[in-house]
Amino acid sequence: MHPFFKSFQYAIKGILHGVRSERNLKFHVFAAAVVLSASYLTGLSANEWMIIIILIGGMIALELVNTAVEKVVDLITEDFHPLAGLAKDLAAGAVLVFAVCSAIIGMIIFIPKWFI
Ligand SMILES: Nc1ncnc2c1ncn2[C@@H]1O[C@H](COP(=O)(O)OP(=O)(O)OP(=O)(O)O)[C@@H](O)[C@H]1O
Repeated sequence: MHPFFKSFQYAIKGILHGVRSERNLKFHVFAAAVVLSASYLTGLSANEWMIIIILIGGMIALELVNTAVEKVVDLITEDFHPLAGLAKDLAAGAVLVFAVCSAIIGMIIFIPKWFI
């Protein structure tokens, strides 16, 4: 198989493994389905759809990276180490920052359509 398609296959394997085994990723996929359904039912402009897709893709991609950081840290040490904890907390912090920004942007898009 061409190396490009092999890399693609590995990436799909990583995504499927993450979604099947990681609770947080399962939640993000569920949340994405809810947001996409709400977007469809509400009726969004092309620009709004693009923003929603960037936010959903970014959120899931960031959660995949967070999971990768957790796995690498666990591979390096299962003992308690302040740096191990810090690495996990920093990665989790990145997810939280993006999630809060996404929630605010979601409210900016949806609240005027639903309540105003
Ligand atoms: N080896 C370690 N040394 C020090 N602190 C750690 C270590 N492993 C985890 N921690 C701390 O415990 C927290 C939870 O880590 P853990 O690996 O259990 O993630 P988790 O709760 O399973 O996360 P998730 O719910 O995202 O899967 C980390 O954010 C970190 O603060």
